[in-house]
Amino acid sequence: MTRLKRVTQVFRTPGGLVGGIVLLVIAAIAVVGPGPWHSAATAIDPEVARAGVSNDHLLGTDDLGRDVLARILAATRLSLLLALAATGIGAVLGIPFGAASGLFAPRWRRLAGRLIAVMLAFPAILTALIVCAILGPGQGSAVLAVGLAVAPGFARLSQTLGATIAGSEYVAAARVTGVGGWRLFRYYALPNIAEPMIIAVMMVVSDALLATAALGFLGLGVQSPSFDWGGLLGDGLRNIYIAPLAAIAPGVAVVLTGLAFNLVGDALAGGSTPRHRLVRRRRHDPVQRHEDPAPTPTEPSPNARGVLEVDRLLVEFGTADSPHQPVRGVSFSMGAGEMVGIVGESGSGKTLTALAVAQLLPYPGRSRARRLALDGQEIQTVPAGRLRRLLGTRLAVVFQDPLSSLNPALRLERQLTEKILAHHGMSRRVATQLAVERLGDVRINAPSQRIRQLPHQLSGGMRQRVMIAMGIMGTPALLIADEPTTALDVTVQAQIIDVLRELNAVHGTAVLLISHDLSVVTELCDRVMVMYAGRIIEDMPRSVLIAKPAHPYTRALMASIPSLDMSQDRPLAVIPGQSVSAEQVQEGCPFAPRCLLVIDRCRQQEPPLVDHGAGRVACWRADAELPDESSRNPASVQS
Ligand SMILES: Nc1ncnc2c1ncn2[C@@H]1O[C@H](COP(=O)(O)OP(=O)(O)OP(=O)(O)O)[C@@H](O)[C@H]1O
Repeated sequence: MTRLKRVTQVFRTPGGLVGGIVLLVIAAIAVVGPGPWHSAATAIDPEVARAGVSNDHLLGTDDLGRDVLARILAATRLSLLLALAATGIGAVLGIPFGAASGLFAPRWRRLAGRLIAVMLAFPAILTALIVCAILGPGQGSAVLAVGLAVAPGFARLSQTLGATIAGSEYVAAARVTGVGGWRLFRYYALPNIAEPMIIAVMMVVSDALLATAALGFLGLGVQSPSFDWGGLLGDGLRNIYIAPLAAIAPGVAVVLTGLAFNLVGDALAGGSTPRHRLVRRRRHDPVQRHEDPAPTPTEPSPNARGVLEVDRLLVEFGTADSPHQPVRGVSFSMGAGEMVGIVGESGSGKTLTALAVAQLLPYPGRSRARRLALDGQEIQTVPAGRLRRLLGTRLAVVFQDPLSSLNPALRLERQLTEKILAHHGMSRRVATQLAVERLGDVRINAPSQRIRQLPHQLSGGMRQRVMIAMGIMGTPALLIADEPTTALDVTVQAQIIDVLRELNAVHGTAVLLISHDLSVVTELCDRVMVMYAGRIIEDMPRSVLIAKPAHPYTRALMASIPSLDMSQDRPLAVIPGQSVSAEQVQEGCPFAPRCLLVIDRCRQQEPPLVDHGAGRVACWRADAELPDESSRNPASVQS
């Protein structure tokens, strides 16, 4: 999509549209210039001084009888030019300094950071006033003063962005290949900060407009006979009780223009977020529309229409030329109130599958699927507003690290009630009551006292339960819990499992539990899906999986679970070989190099996920007998 098309897309938001129209009108007036209004704006006529609204003077006249509307229109060009020039000076001084300092050696970077911080500590208007006082009144000094005042803001933003880029893997790779200095700045830093900077410029123009108008108002900016909106405001204020419009109208012009810049900047910022990019990509990328995302067309589509339907989900990183697909055509569905587990080794794609469902993939990750439906509604095509509401009310996600998922600065009450206040229109009192009830549901003692605490005042297990309580504040049809017990000790793990079980029984919420711990998953879930190298390789009811796992990988996983009745002399089983990530998948079954049942076909052809007994399995040798020793313990070969 071209940049122009992306900009027009942004103006499809209501705020962007209103701001865009206002800006276009103001820009047109500025382009026309003071010409058409010049005589009415400057002609002195004491006979009509301070006249009210009339057909001849729509906004009345000032104390010399000059038409107020004509003066405002005539001042548009100069007011805008002053603001744009000041922003330009700020950007030219601040952006290169900040961006370059992000790439400096650490010592110089720290020094530059301190310098920027000191400059930022000074209020911008104070800086502008001091510079103006030193240089003397006049529009040139006003522009320079405001430019210097806004420069540190630009520097700080570009420094932060530059530092992020400096820490990126691609800059490290460029440095390794000998790229440095100016080329690093020109080709690696600047292009990557351009977009957020354009948005920042839009926002700063609005501040600069206000600041130059303020200097004009104080008599430090544009000097007579020229005039800008700030000057008009100052003149009008002298007679505000006799001719109020002469003061109000230029003020409205400043506020309206500033607001329009902000609205457009805001719409641009919204349009540049990864979420927008994903939606745009999905709807407009012709390759994606026609391409079959599934690497294995024979995979059965999930047919049960339920809480969640995922059909041939694919998650992709990297560029279009060299994509990397950590999730490769995952299909499953979940019925209402069902408890399903996803297990697999680290890097098998469990978390990315969940994040794609929740539309939370980190940028630049993108997903596509034949169908991705929550509560029967296709997530990929539902308009953004409805999608937010759908995900906000029907889906809850609990992550592994609750401390980083909870806002450290907000009390639990605020965090628990936020979602419900936004989506359910409940009063704060009722929402707080519900929050206390939910904290009780997840077995937090003294919930009405706890609700007034901050996250750091709770233990790890409590924080995890608070996250679950937060998830069930609405009426979620599905709760995704990604490794919710991993960082917790065994007792607290058991409590969390109990809470999830109770939540399912009492509220009927379906639970998708992600874990690398097969024992946790088989304890809680009705059905278990095993992932390997970005695909589901086995999907079975729990009882079948425990009694007779079909895939050799699942069999090895089951054998590696320690149990109380196993001999203490016997070493714990391990699965031979190294886990394979989706990037490393070549021809054939990704598990083939580690499989005890491997045959030639496994090395040549990746098996599709097909119906198998009570579930589905992706294996050419499902249920085949394992060799002697390993049939008792398939993972013992390497133990
Ligand atoms: N932000 C990212 N950018 C690029 N690739 C990524 C990113 N996040 C994940 N991946 C790739 O996707 C693979 C699967 O990641 P995912 O987080 O889904 O694994 P997982 O099965 O949940 O493992 P774990 O249990 O360790 O969290 C990773 O091995 C990595 O190669």
